[in-house]
Amino acid sequence: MSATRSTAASRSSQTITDVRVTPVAFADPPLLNTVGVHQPYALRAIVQVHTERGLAGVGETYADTAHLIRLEAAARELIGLDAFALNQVRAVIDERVSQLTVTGGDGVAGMITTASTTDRVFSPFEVACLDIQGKAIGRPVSDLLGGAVRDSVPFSAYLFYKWAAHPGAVEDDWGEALDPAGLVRQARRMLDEYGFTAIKLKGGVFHPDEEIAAIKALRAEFPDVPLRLDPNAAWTVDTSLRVAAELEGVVEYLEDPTPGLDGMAEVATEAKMPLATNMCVVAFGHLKPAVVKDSVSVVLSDHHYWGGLQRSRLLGGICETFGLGLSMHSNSHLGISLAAMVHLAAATPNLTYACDTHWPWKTEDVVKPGALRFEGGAVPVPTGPGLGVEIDDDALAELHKQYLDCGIRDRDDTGYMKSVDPTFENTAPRW
Ligand SMILES: O=C([O-])C(=O)C[C@H](O)[C@@H](O)C(=O)[O-]
Repeated sequence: MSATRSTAASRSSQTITDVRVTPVAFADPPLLNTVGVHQPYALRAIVQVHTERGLAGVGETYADTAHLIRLEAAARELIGLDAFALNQVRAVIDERVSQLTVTGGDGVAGMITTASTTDRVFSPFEVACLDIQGKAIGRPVSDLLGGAVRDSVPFSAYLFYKWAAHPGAVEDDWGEALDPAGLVRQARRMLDEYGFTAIKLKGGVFHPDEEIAAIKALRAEFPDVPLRLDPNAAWTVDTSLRVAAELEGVVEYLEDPTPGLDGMAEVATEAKMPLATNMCVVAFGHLKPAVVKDSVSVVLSDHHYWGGLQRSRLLGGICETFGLGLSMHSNSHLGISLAAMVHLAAATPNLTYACDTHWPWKTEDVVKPGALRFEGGAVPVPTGPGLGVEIDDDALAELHKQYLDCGIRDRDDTGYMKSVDPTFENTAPRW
């Protein structure tokens, strides 16, 4: 599709006049992950789109170097397009991205290497344009997605093994969690402070027996709270089956126990609980083989790599068609992403699992406080025009300066420090 810029003007619509991409760094505590350790900062890019009628929309995405190059290139192409013409915006981005020779930026924590580059680049611009559209017509973004079917969106307490302090870490008050007792303490605080009604443990860090013990300790402490374990494909098929047998009736789903659609399909034949993924089904092209092989029962959506909010709703429709459950994945994120996640989840009827969020781990933000809050583990859906969050210009400038000063701009696209423990380098099954 060619970009006919005059069309926007002749419809007197929301013609885009300026697009800014601002990378930021915000403090991230030393949470352990299969591929490394968070800390001291998480990187994000903030996208701001302005129109000739004085409206501004915001989006948020990853900020690895390759992704930033693509975002900047895409941003330049959007001037003169209509913020309502999202098919055209996507086509222009697709064309521009396909011309670039930049490599890398194809993964976040090594998890989405096969997700679509166009979808990842389009996503923050789509969110910003929807924010503008909502403001233009005086309706919340959830209305542009078909309307909210729930007033508030439940999230899960996302637990991590965690060091108390670590070289280079920004100080935090969560303390250490390296064993079942530490995780139970962490969960207790999460539930007390936020009221979460589901718990997810990021595993794949310690020997599976230790992680089974952690889940059983959580079950003993929180008998009625749905639990999930996600080892980020750190286990072989045999190990996955052993863990699945141990945790039968204990977890609501097991997320990415082993890599690949074939490995997951093997586990699925014997595991009694649903298998979920944000690793082997991360693009539309993966859905058919996943369904044919019967690899997974639950797909974790994530608008950052599924191509924005409208395409994430399309994912929801496909999951419904094939009888797959739908949940939602997160990476370390700020308030713009939380707002987008809430509007999307509110307007996706079959997104019935509590969504993931890294929100409790975050102490800094680029949005003005107060727009989003947790009540009983859920975020009330903003009802004002657009996304319902507003950029705090000073905070944005501050976190951009932190990005420039922190010296981790050129770390790899995982967004995590990999040098701390060399054993985390290995993304193949470890057990
Ligand atoms: O599977 C997941 O939940 C994630 O991929 C989320 C994050 O990347 C998580 O692993 C993290 O933040 O370390």
